[in-house]
Amino acid sequence: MSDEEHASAPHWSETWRGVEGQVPAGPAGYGAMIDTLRTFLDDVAAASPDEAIVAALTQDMAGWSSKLRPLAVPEAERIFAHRRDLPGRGQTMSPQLFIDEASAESVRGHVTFGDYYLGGNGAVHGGAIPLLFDEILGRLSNAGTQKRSRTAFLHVDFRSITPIGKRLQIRGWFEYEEGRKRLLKADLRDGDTLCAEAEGLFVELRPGQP
Ligand SMILES: CCCCC/C=C\C/C=C\C/C=C\C/C=C\CCCC(=O)SCCNC(=O)CCNC(=O)[C@H](O)C(C)(C)COP(=O)(O)OP(=O)(O)OC[C@H]1O[C@@H](n2cnc3c(N)ncnc32)[C@H](O)[C@@H]1OP(=O)(O)O
Repeated sequence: MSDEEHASAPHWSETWRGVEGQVPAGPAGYGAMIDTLRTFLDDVAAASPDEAIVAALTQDMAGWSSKLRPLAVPEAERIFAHRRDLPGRGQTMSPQLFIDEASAESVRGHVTFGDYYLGGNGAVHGGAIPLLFDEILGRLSNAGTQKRSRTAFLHVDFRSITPIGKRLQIRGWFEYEEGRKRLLKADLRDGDTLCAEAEGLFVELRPGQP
């Protein structure tokens, strides 16, 4: 999918875009490159390659690292994880989050954990699920305001196995705000089954606070 197709796909919410503000421009094809990297990581995780494939792949990857390293830029100029116009924000650390509906108070979307996120016995790794919750609640907490916040705590309850390779539904919402404190909640479901739920405290940063 091209970046333009990504940005105009029906899963992308104009409302969420509106509350998150401007996004940095990036080169054409960046979203497709990140999609390819995600697929690659799933393929690496699922495959049992022979020695020749391992050697060739290692060489190819080292070649690409050498090409990328001289292109490193300061954080503020980076594209990775800054493309909020793309599903998954143009990053591969947490699973690709597709937003279906969003406002400044709540958000609803879907996600599929690929093989890369396997913990064991077909279940998602217990560390990947908080990543997803921090992603959706962190974005919601910071949406529609210039007053940025950071996660003070993130409590996650694993209610049932979160399956690999299935399209899951995720929701996040504001519970309350009190001074600089914002309490948000989220849940992750496989159809009618509650997989996990989270409660996060986000604290608004003071001017100059990193
Ligand atoms: C990502 C950074 C934000 C940038 C956002 C920018 C743009 C937004 C747009 C898009 C974003 C895109 C993607 C975002 C995706 C994910 C976001 C993830 C966000 C994170 O993943 S970020 C990393 C993990 N995060 C940290 O690295 C925080 C380390 N930490 C600290 O930086 C401080 O700890 C801080 C600032 C949290 C508070 O420090 P502080 O000095 O400002 O405030 P203070 O301690 O006075 O607390 C004030 C009131 O909160 C209560 N309180 C505090 N902590 C509590 C706790 N744990 N439990 C219970 N209550 C607590 C106090 O009890 C008091 O309550 P009261 O006023 O009632 O007494």
